[in-house]
Amino acid sequence: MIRQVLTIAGSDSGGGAGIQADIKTFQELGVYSTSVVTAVTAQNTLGVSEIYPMAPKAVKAQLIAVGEDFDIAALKTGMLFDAEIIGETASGIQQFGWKNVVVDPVMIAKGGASLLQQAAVEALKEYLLPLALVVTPNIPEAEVISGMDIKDTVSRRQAAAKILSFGADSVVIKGGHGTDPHMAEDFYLNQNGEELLFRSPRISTAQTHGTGCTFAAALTTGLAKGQSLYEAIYTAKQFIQAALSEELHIGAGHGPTNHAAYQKSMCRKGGVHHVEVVR
Ligand SMILES: Nc1ncnc2c1ncn2[C@@H]1O[C@H](COP(=O)(O)OP(=O)(O)OP(=O)(O)O)[C@@H](O)[C@H]1O
Ligand SMILES: Cc1ncc(CO)c(N)n1
Repeated sequence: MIRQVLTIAGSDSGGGAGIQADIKTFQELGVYSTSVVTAVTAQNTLGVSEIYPMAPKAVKAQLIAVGEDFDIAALKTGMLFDAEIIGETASGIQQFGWKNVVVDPVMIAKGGASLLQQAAVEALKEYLLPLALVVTPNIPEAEVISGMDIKDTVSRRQAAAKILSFGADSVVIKGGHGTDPHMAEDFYLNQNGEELLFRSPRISTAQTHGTGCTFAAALTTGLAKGQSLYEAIYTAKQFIQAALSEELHIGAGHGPTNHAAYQKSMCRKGGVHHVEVVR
């Protein structure tokens, strides 16, 4: 039977990030996607113009509808907006005993709009991170959660350890916002102190809308299919590398990534992107 997954996230009317990016990624990778909408954003490649959060009871009702009928093999959370929605999300995950929980702690959109209220960061740490198999902050998000500046590899490791102190099994600090001009480097650390670096050549492109959502959705798919966390991160890195490599040039701003590129690369001899893993 096809594996079923869930995304709990905001809608991006521009289709490049949020629920839309997640569902496209799930579809490309061959799993069945259910979704719980937490907020509707009026958004395009130039930015977010308006945000309409769902009432917490609407989030709860969607979680119950999904939980009562589907066999969720893995799930991801994205934009959760406020503490009440985080609370409902955590309750739903606990009520249905869902495992393989990927928390993408979405905070700020590329154009600067806030997708998580400041007061909700504490709720994220207290209620959601303890349920996470893996949490996938970008560098600014990792700084907010840890309360530390990330300036180099030493402070990145310290921030990762601080994030794990809130209870997630593991963390991937993504490198899209890193300063290395040649490499996009994602740093993995788990509760056993094991660390890994997943490295790919940095692609020079403005078509980066929704990279984080797409990466986390691909990772979630791997977990749903029974891959190890290592394999799931590796495949997610290949997926995003392909999606950034073949630009779509849609919209006038930060355009969406190309969710169909990974499957195309699989069909080409030597087309799959190599990811370097440093132990
Ligand atoms: N220019 C790039 N070239 C190669 N890989 C990239 C590039 N930008 C981001 N990535 C990769 O994309 C994934 C997502 O990282 P990033 O730090 O951009 O997430 P994010 O900031 O949460 O994204 P967004 O907010 O746009 O959804 C990571 O695996 C990162 O290494
Ligand atoms: C709805 C939504 N979720 C996440 C992001 C972050 O990319 C975004 N821009 N919009």
